[in-house]
Amino acid sequence: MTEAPPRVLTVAGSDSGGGAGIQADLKTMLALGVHGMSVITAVTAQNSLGVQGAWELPVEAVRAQYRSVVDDIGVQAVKTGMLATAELVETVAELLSGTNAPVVVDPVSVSKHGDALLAASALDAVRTALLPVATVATPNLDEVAQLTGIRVRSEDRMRDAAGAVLEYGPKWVLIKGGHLTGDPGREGGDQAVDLLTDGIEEHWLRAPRHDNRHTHGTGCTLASAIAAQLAKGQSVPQAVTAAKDYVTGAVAAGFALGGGIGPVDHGWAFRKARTAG
Ligand SMILES: Nc1ncnc2c1ncn2[C@@H]1O[C@H](COP(=O)(O)OP(=O)(O)OP(=O)(O)O)[C@@H](O)[C@H]1O
Ligand SMILES: Cc1ncc(COP(=O)(O)O)c(N)n1
Repeated sequence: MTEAPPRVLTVAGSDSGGGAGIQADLKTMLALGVHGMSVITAVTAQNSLGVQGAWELPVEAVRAQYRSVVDDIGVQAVKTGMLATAELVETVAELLSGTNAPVVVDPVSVSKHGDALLAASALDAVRTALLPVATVATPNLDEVAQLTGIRVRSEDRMRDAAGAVLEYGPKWVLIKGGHLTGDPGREGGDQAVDLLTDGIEEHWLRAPRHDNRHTHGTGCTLASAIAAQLAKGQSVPQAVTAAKDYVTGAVAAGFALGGGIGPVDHGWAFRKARTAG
């Protein structure tokens, strides 16, 4: 009999196109050697062109999935993604307040195409209920602006933004600078820069920026990779560093699918090993 791998739970929405959400999370977990499990909060009809429809699940369905997994199998890390409504944010925050496992909160609010994945009325619940239970929160720059009012246009401002997010109570925050270039008025360059801090330590994570438009699912992939590494027993800085390497490889290998933005390649390391072998 083989020993069971570490168990990681994603609480997120389904992306029918397979690039983001639950599908990205489970593929990332497989690639990083942990057993992935899911609590589905919402179902989206989605492809490379955008989100054509979204339906949230009833609160009882979310609670029941969570209890089924946690009461029998147990979890060594949890990741949250699309939570859709204030009611679901509050429910998930309440469930997670009872776990000892590290929790990675990706405060997903808008898809890469600009489709809303979180009701505006849910932002307060994210600030006051969800962020306080996070071991690591991973907002992108647009989510930072929504949560704190701080518009980051330079690396220096990332530090201010991190401080403002930490006020809501996560132990660590990872400010993702993936959107720091490409938008008018924002600096950036040939690097994808993220800032990890707990208010005491500061870790700047820098990787080559890949000029690849097929980046659907980067945020989900990064947050799930962090959860996978935490479940294996790594510290937060170690887990985020390893996760950043994984997402950088996945962005480099992102491929075209459909007529719009294709996904990152969750299986890039397998494919590379197969080609090399
Ligand atoms: N073109 C790129 N090349 C390399 N790394 C990138 C690129 N774009 C984003 N990243 C990295 O991917 C990770 C996710 O960042 P990003 O800011 O894209 O998150 P996100 O907006 O939440 O993603 P998503 O919109 O897919 O959920 C970060 O580590 C970021 O630096
Ligand atoms: C179900 C779900 N969860 C998260 C995202 C964010 O990913 P992206 O910003 O790459 O569209 C998404 N599009 N769909």
